[in-house]
Amino acid sequence: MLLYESTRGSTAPVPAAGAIKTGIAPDGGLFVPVRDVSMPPEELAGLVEQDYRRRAAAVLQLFLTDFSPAEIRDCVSGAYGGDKFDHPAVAPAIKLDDGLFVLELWHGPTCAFKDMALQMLPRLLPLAAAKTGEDKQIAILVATSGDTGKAALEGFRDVPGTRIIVFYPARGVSEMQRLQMVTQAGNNVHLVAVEGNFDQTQSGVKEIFADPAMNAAAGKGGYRFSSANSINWGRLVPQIVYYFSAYLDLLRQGEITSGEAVNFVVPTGNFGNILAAYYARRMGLPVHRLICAANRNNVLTDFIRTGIYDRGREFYRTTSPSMDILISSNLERLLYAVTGRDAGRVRNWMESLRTVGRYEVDDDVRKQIQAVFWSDFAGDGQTAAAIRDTHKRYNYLLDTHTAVGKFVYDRYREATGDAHKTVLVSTASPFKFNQSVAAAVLGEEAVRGRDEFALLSALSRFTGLPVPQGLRDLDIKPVRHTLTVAPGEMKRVVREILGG
Ligand SMILES: N[C@@H](CCOP(=O)(O)O)C(=O)O
Repeated sequence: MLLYESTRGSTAPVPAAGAIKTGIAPDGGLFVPVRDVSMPPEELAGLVEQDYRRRAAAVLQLFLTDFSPAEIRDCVSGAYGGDKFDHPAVAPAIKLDDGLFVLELWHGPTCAFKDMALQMLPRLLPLAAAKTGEDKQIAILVATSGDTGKAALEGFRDVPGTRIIVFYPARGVSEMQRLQMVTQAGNNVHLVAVEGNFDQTQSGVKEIFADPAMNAAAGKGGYRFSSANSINWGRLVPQIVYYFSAYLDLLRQGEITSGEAVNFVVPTGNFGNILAAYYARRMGLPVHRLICAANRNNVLTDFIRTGIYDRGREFYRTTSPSMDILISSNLERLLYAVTGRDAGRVRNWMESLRTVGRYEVDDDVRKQIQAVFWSDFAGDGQTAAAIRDTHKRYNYLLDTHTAVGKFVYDRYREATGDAHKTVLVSTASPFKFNQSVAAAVLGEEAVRGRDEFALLSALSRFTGLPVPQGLRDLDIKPVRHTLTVAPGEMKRVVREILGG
C-alpha cells in the first residue's frame, strides 16, 4: 500500500485515506507519497481512446491504493458523470494554432478549474473518514482568493458528515466570485469575509490547524479539521489527471506522436496547479518545460529565476485576483521532491519563511528547478492586451488568469525559441471575470457604469456563447452570507460555528 509522509519529517506515514482526512500533516508539513509513482507506458497507451472518467480512475488508482477500484469508479462517475460538466469531454483541449492548445478546465458547476478536484474531494473525504474509523464529523476550513471557495462550497454542500467554513479576503475577489459565494445554499456551509488579503487569510487557517486548543475545541464539538485547499493531497491527485488527459487528447487528435514532449503553461498562485503537472512529469508523462505564469505578485517568478523566495514585498490587487498570493503553499512539496526528500532542509526554509519572510535554496536545488520550470509575469495592462490580441487573432476569449499565461507563453517563445507544442492551461471561464474581460475587448467606455449582469449579457452577445449556468441568476438569488471579521477573529468564528 502506498503511504504518505510529511514534508517536515515528523509525522508517521499514513495511507492515502489518512492523508486526505487530515488535510495538513500534524507537524505543519504537507503529505506526499513516500515514493515516486509511475504510469506504465502500456497503461498510458491504453488510455488514448478512453474518456475522461476512465483516465481519471487510472491515475487515481495509482495514488489511492487503499481505495478499491469500485470506490474509485463510483467517485469518478459521481464527480465527472451526468450533467455536472457542460462539455462532453469534461476538460477539452482546444487548438488555437499548430503549436498552441488551450486546456479548458472550467466546464464544471462553478466555472473554474477548481471543480476538477472539488467535485472529487467531497466524494473521497467521507470514504477516507470511514476507512480510518473516524467517529467525528469533518470540519473543512478553506482559504480562498475566489475560485477554491465557491468550488469547495458547491462540492461539499450538504455532504453528510461534513461542515465547511470558507474564508475569503473581503476586497480580494472579483464581484462574480463574491456573488457566487455569498448566495451559496446548503445546510452545512459557512462563508466569512476577512478584512485582509489572501495570505493573511491562508495563514489564519493554517494557524487554526496547528493550534492544539482549536483542535481540542473542534473535538469537543464533535469535529476534526481537514482542508479543501491544495495543501490536501486529495485536491492534488485529481489535478494530475487533466495533464494526462490533455496529452492523450493531443495524441488521439494526431497533433503529437507517442513519446513527444509538450510544454504546459500554468497560471498559478498557490503553486498547486503547476505542481500537479510536475507530478505528472515525474510519473513519466512526456513534458518538456513547465512554464509558471504569475501576475504582478511575482514572487514565484523571482524564485524560479534566482532561488530566493522573498515574500517581503508589496501585495497588489490585480485583475487576476485568484493569483494574488505571496505565500505559495505547494512550493514546499516541490522543494521536498528536488532535495531528494530532505525534510530537514525543507523545514529550515519554511521556518525561515515564517520568521524572516524569505529563504534561499542551494545552487543545486535552483538548477534542478530551472531545468524543468521557466517563469515570467504579466501586469494588468499586458493581461488586457493578451485578451484583446488573442481574441483578434484566434476569435477565442481568455479570462484574465489564462491571459496572464498567454502573455508569459509569448515571452517564453521569444526568449527561448522553443517550438515544442504547448498546452495553455485555462483556469476559468472569461465570464467569471467579466468586468476586466469586457473592458479588454469592448473598451473601458463600453463597461463604464454597467453592472455585472449587463456585462455578462454584453459578453454573451459579443462571443455568441451562452452565459454559463453557474453564473446565471446571481442577481436574483438571496444573499445568505454577510459576516466580515478581522484576521484575529477567525478562531473565534470557527469556535462559534463548531460549538466547541
Ligand atoms: N487561487 C486559489 C487560492 C487557494 O488555492 P488552492 O489551490 O490551494 O485552493 C483560490 O482561488 O482560492
